[in-house]
Amino acid sequence: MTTRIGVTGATGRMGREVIAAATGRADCEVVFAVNREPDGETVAGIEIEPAAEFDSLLVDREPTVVIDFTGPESAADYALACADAGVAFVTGTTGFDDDEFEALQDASEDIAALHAPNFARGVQALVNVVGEAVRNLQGYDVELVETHHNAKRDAPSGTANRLLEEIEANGEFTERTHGREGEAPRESGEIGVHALRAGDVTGEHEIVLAGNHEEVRLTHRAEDRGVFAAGAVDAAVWIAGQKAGWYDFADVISE
Ligand SMILES: NC(=O)C1=CN([C@@H]2O[C@H](COP(=O)(O)OP(=O)(O)OC[C@H]3O[C@@H](n4cnc5c(N)ncnc54)[C@H](OP(=O)(O)O)[C@@H]3O)[C@@H](O)[C@H]2O)C=CC1
Ligand SMILES: O=C(O)C1=N[C@H](C(=O)O)C[C@H](O)C1
Repeated sequence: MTTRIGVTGATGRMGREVIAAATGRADCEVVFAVNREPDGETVAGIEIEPAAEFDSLLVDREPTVVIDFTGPESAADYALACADAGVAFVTGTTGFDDDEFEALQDASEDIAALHAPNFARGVQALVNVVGEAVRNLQGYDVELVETHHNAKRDAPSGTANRLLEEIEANGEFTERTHGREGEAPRESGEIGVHALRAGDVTGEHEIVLAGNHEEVRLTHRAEDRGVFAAGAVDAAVWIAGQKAGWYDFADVISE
């Protein structure tokens, strides 16, 4: 069966990759792609249409699912519009505040909705192993360093926040220390969090666990945005068969 896909943020870094990934698959069709101010551009042969027409495109083109990589406010709005239209929603957008994230989750009462801060399979593996590493190395100092291109808006990255949740769930930590300067020595129980923004780095996450005259480093490095787009399209194909509810990328990979 063909999964009919609508794409938001179509001319963004990720939107372009998603269109390329979806048009390259025999089991997918991109039925519309929108951005805020289209200027007649096409991406992988798909005409970019105005985001102002999103609601009517949901009705006229009958997508099975919308894939969104935009910004937190627009992602929440797009999710609620999809909920009204009964269209499944997959988003990789990061940087949500509590209200925006709640709106996203509200949409999942009516439709299948999936959020993943990182659609690389290697990151999902990293999420799975980091908790075990922390459990095995209780009392070790933990620091997380993430590096991204200089146009990234949110810090720490969505992936870093997900990894931090996993670290905190598996050890005894008192606080996150964002960056470090001055005279104050490191307190035990801190998790150091460092966000680097430089050049065109696609995305790197490293967790350092140090103590007992040894250190362990767990690193994921995305070399190409295509890896995120491929995961998002896999998620879109998977979610087409799911009932209303809240899903994440682990659900896709586990099948
Ligand atoms: N989960 C994952 O695997 C990954 C997640 N991301 C996340 O995806 C998001 C987008 O990243 P990226 O593609 O690099 O960003 P870009 O800035 O390159 O693209 C964002 C796109 O979204 C559109 N957009 C932004 N704000 C709005 C709005 N309010 N309403 C409608 N459209 C909007 C932009 O349109 P316009 O051109 O009109 O401004 C643009 O087309 C970020 O949150 C990023 O962290 C990124 C990579 C992987
Ligand atoms: O903005 C990006 O580029 C990325 N954002 C995601 C995040 O915030 O974790 C995923 C990836 O690292 C690239």
